[in-house]
Amino acid sequence: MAAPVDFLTYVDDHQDQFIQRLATAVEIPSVSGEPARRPDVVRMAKYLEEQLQAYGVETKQVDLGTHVMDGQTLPLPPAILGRIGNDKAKKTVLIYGHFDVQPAELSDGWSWPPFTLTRDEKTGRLYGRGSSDDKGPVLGWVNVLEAHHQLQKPLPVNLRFCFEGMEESGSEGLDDLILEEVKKGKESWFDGVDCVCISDNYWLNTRTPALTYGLRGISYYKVNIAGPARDLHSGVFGRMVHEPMTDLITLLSKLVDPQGNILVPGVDEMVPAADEEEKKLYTALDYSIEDVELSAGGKIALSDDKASVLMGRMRSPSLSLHGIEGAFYGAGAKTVIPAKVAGKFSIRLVPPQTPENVDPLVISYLETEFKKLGSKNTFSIENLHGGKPWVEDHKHWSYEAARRATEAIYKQTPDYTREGGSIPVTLTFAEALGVNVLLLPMGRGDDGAHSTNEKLDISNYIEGTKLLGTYLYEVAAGTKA
Ligand SMILES: C[C@H](N)C(=O)N[C@@H](Cc1c[nH]cn1)C(=O)O
Ligand SMILES: [Zn+2]
Ligand SMILES: [Zn+2]
Repeated sequence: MAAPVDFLTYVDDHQDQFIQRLATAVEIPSVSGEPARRPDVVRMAKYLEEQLQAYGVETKQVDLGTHVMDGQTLPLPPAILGRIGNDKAKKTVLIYGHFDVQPAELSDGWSWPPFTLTRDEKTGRLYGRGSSDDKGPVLGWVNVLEAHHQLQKPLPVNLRFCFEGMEESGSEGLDDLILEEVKKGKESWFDGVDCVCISDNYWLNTRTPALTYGLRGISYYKVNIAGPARDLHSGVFGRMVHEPMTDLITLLSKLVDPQGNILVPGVDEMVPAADEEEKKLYTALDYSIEDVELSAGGKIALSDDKASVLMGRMRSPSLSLHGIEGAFYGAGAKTVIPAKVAGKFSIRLVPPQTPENVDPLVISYLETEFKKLGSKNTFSIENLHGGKPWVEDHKHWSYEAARRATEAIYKQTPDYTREGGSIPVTLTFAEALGVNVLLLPMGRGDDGAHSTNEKLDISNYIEGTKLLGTYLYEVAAGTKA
């Protein structure tokens, strides 16, 4: 069933209002990873809840309790549940998204203030933190609701919503909410859900819409090394004491080599190699080494072979070093020996890897390597958060509906991709509800999620809103078989 023309026309006619909605959301710096920004995440939850209510959605804020971050006990931002429609003759689609964002500072190298949506008329792009990940897509659903509400049109399906404010920090508390909710049976806000749709990733390139049927999992670690009681003068103490930073850099250098091979014994080895048949899937995708270089902003691809680069992201684990807390990083040439440093790194996981089978390998390897240093500093390792990988059946009717919707809006057949990023709750939805989960991305491969100058093209926001709405009509038209 094609989406009605008046819905599509409404979206075209209300572009400016939709962009203003995104601008208001980007203004709220809802960074879940920074304790001082926690009230902004709560403010963003309220804004989103009011938007849903304005278009007839019944909502509920769920208190997720507290958690510890950087040694502080903090209240978790509430999750927002929503529901609209209860027609037994219609299918029920559960929409998930997140309203928190990654940190961003102008001094990181942004060309514009990250929490102001900046419209570039020449390129048709909207710059701002969260524009693509994930405020644009979440508000795309709100735009669909607004259009139906204003046109007094019934939605083609019943909708349920689950929006969270901790996705960028490990989705703390959400698994428990889902499992508790599912236990309520008929009383559950998820009762009767036929499929889940998530718009929280990106096309592979800048040209071809995608449907995504896999995500990598993640295990995030913090290695702490401490020694002296305070920062020391390197002229006074250099070569007299064990330096925490030297120990840490030595350990970090033993985790991954410059070609991306993971050096922790047993981790890469857990994943079976791709056979020739599987490699063909990657060769067939509309992607080139230039696409990687364009989205990375540098000619730095690990190989000239497209299939091997794509497999690196979609079906191999990767280990990335993220940062060092406590290290001197300012301007000038401070001659300090930092007293206490913490290295942060994460491993993206693919089946059959899970945090449970990978964490012990990482922890015991680093403990052994630290002992080999013969250092008198202290060593500890923490796991900050984890999530399992997920792979879905992409022949399901929900994927078929999304394919038809993509062909209707973009006049193109979508790429079928596995995403290198992680959305920890995806597998929980799949397992707890026992239904198919579809990832239906709105943004392009060069959006720069998590990076400086994150953007969403206006055309992706507007056509993406049409795509989300059209998908609901195609779900209504398809079979449940
Ligand atoms: C793919 C999704 N939009 C995303 O960016 N997920 C994050 C989740 C995460 C896990 N730890 C911190 N954030 C990601 O893949 O990094
Ligand atoms: Zn993200
Ligand atoms: Zn996201």
